[in-house]
Amino acid sequence: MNLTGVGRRYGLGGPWVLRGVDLDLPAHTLIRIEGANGSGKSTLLRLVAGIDAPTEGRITGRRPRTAYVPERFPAALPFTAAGYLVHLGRIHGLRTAEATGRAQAWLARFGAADHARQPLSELSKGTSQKVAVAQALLAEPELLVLDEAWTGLDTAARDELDRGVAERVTAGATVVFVDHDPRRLAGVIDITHRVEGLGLVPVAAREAAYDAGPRVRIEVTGASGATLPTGLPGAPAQEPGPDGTLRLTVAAVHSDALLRSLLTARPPWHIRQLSESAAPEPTPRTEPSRIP
Ligand SMILES: Nc1ncnc2c1ncn2[C@@H]1O[C@H](COP(=O)(O)OP(=O)(O)OP(=O)(O)O)[C@@H](O)[C@H]1O
Repeated sequence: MNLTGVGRRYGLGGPWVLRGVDLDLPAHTLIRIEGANGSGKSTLLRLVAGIDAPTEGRITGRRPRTAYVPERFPAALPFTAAGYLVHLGRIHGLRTAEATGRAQAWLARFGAADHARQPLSELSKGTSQKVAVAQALLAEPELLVLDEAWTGLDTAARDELDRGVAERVTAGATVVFVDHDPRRLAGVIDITHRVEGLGLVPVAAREAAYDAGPRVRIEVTGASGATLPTGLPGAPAQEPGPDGTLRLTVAAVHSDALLRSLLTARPPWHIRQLSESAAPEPTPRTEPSRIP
């Protein structure tokens, strides 16, 4: 799906919020949208999610199966947490049993299993937000749009959402997100755009890669002659490790999925050592002055 020359204004003759926006949404891609307060980020996400239509311009191509987490979750709906998730799952085309299983699994992943039977209107802000992100992930969408979805989540749930996003991208989805934390998913973002003026400008890869997030180092050995499976989560960097091991380095959000892939490979790989490694050094933005 592509946005071409898209513009949006609210009301007849209201000021333009966005104009001339071109945006590609390739599969397998994590896209960050940044910009100043009130610059039009949420407006853009609503257009991408199909919640809102452009005033001018075109959105072309097949609309992928889309899930959206709005900036504010409508908590006044007459459902329990699990009931809402199952309902949404069914809207996304899941059978009831499948939707129920996924609802339980996602509530558990976000540490909210105990709230499954509670009415949405009685949930705390943080738990409502867990339900809001669970409804989007449970659908396994091809396009996932997250507007400040981490806000209000506790640290463990924020990390879980990072992993959920990484899993979606590995599975081939496009994820577009806005978050006030500049370090959010740093190191795994493929493309960053900034809303500036009325348009969208690409942020240089060098700048976007700055401060790439934490990494995990995994030293593995395989059966003799075994080669690593292809398409491993997070496309880990490979180098020889100590004692005949192979050292894989991957962004921390991909480490659980990578471990799962290694342990379930046929034949399985053995994990010899697991350690956190510091984020890569930021790329210097200016050349160091030469010593005469
Ligand atoms: N439904 C609406 N009706 C009228 N004006 C709107 C509406 N939604 C947004 N706007 C206006 O559009 C502009 C961009 O708002 P938007 O929420 O898209 O920006 P944002 O970058 O997401 O802001 P923030 O960082 O504060 O969340 C603002 O001037 C806002 O007042």
